[in-house]
Amino acid sequence: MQYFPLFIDTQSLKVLIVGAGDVASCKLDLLSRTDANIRVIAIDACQDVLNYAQSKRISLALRAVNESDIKDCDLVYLCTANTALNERLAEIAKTQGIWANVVDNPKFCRFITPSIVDRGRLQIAISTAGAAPVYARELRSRLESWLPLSITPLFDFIAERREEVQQRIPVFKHRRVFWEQFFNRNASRFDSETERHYQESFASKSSIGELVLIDCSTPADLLPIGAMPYLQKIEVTYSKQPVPFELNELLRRDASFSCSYNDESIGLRLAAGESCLVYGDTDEVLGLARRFPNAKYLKPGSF
Ligand SMILES: C[C@@]1(CC(=O)O)c2cc3[nH]c(cc4nc(cc5[nH]c(cc(n2)[C@H]1CCC(=O)O)[C@@](C)(CC(=O)O)[C@@H]5CCC(=O)O)C(CC(=O)O)=C4CCC(=O)O)c(CCC(=O)O)c3CC(=O)O
Ligand SMILES: NC(=O)C1=CN([C@@H]2O[C@H](COP(=O)(O)OP(=O)(O)OC[C@H]3O[C@@H](n4cnc5c(N)ncnc54)[C@H](O)[C@@H]3O)[C@@H](O)[C@H]2O)C=CC1
Repeated sequence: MQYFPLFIDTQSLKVLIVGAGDVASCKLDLLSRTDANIRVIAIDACQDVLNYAQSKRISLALRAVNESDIKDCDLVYLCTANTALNERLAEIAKTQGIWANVVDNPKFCRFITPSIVDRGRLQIAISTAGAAPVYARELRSRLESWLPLSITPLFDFIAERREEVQQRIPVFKHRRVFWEQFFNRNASRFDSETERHYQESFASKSSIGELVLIDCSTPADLLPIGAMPYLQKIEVTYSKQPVPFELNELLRRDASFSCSYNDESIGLRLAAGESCLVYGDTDEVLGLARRFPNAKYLKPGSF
C-alpha cells in the first residue's frame, strides 16, 4: 500500500493553489465544499476560478508565483502548465514540510487526489495508486448511481442521534447490534419510515451469538455473497492454521484471533452474544456442525 487513505479535517486547513486554469478549477469544485481556507495565485484565471473569488470563497492573487509564496500552508496544489515550475515548487514545498500535489505528476506528489463520492458525512475516496484514474472515475459513477442522494440527510439524522443511542444503550456491544438492526431495517434510505426504523431498533438490543464454520478446503472467492453479512459480524476467529489473506480481508478488522479453543470456550462466547468463526479442516468443521446445530456452515452454494 504505497498510498494510505486518510480523511483530513479541513477546519483551519490552509490550502494554496498555484495556477487557475481548468485543472485548478476542477480541484476547486471539490475543495470549495470543505471548510479549508483557500488561496490561489495565478497570472490569469479562468471564469470559474474568478467566480469563486467573486463569491469570496477563495482569495485570488493575479500575479506570477514566487518561490517565497510556498509557505504558511498545509497543502499546495501545483496546477500551472509549466512542468519545470511545478516540480521546482514541489521541491520547495518538501523542504518546508508542506504536502504538495502536482497534477498528473505522481513523482512530485506527497499525496494524490482520489476520485470522490460526496454524500455529506459519507465520503468515499477511490484510488488506483495512479494506475488507472479512469477506472477510479468509472467505479465512482457506479457508486454514485447505487447510493441514493438521501443518504446525505440519513447520516445527518444518525449523527444527531448518536449521543442519544450512547445514553440509552450503555453497553458498547449492544450499541453495535442496535446499529446493525437499524441498517437492516432502514438500508441507505432516508424517508418517512426512518424514524420508525430507528425507534424499533431499540427493542432488539440483545444479540444472539452466532457460530460460523468454514472448511479450509473452501477458497474465499467461492463463498456465496450471502456469507458476507455473517463474516462482517465475526468478533473472534478460531483456527489452528493460518487464515488465508483473501478470507481475512472479508472479516472485520477488529476481530480477534485464537488458535486454542474447545466446545466450552466457543459455547461461552456464544452465550455472551458474540459471533465466532471456526476455520478448520473438514472433520473438525463437520463435528462442530453436529454439536452446534444452529451453526452456519458456509460453503459454495450454501445459500
Ligand atoms: C496520480 C494522480 C495524481 C493526481 O493528479 O493527484 C493522477 C495522475 C495522472 N492522471 C492522468 C490522466 C488522467 N486523469 C484523469 C482523471 C482523474 N485523475 C485523478 C487523480 C490522479 N491522477 C491521481 C491518481 C488517482 C488514482 O489513484 O487513481 C482523479 C481521480 C481526481 C482528480 O484529478 O481530481 C480524476 C478522476 C476524477 C473523477 O471524475 O472522479 C483522466 C480522465 C479524465 O480526465 O476524465 C485522465 C486521462 C486518462 C489517462 O491518461 O489515464 C495522468 C496521465 C497524464 C498524461 O498522460 O499526460 C497522470 C500522470 C501519470 O499517470 O503519470
Ligand atoms: N486541462 C486539462 O484537462 C488537463 C490538464 N493537464 C495538465 O495540467 C496542467 C494545468 O492545466 P490547465 O489548467 O488546463 O492549464 P492552463 O494553461 O489553463 O492554466 C495554467 C494556469 O497556470 C497559471 N500560471 C502559469 N505560469 C504561472 C506562473 N509563473 N505563476 C503563476 N501562475 C502561473 C496560468 O496563469 C493559468 O492560470 C498542465 O500541465 C496540463 O498539461 C493534464 C490533464 C488534463
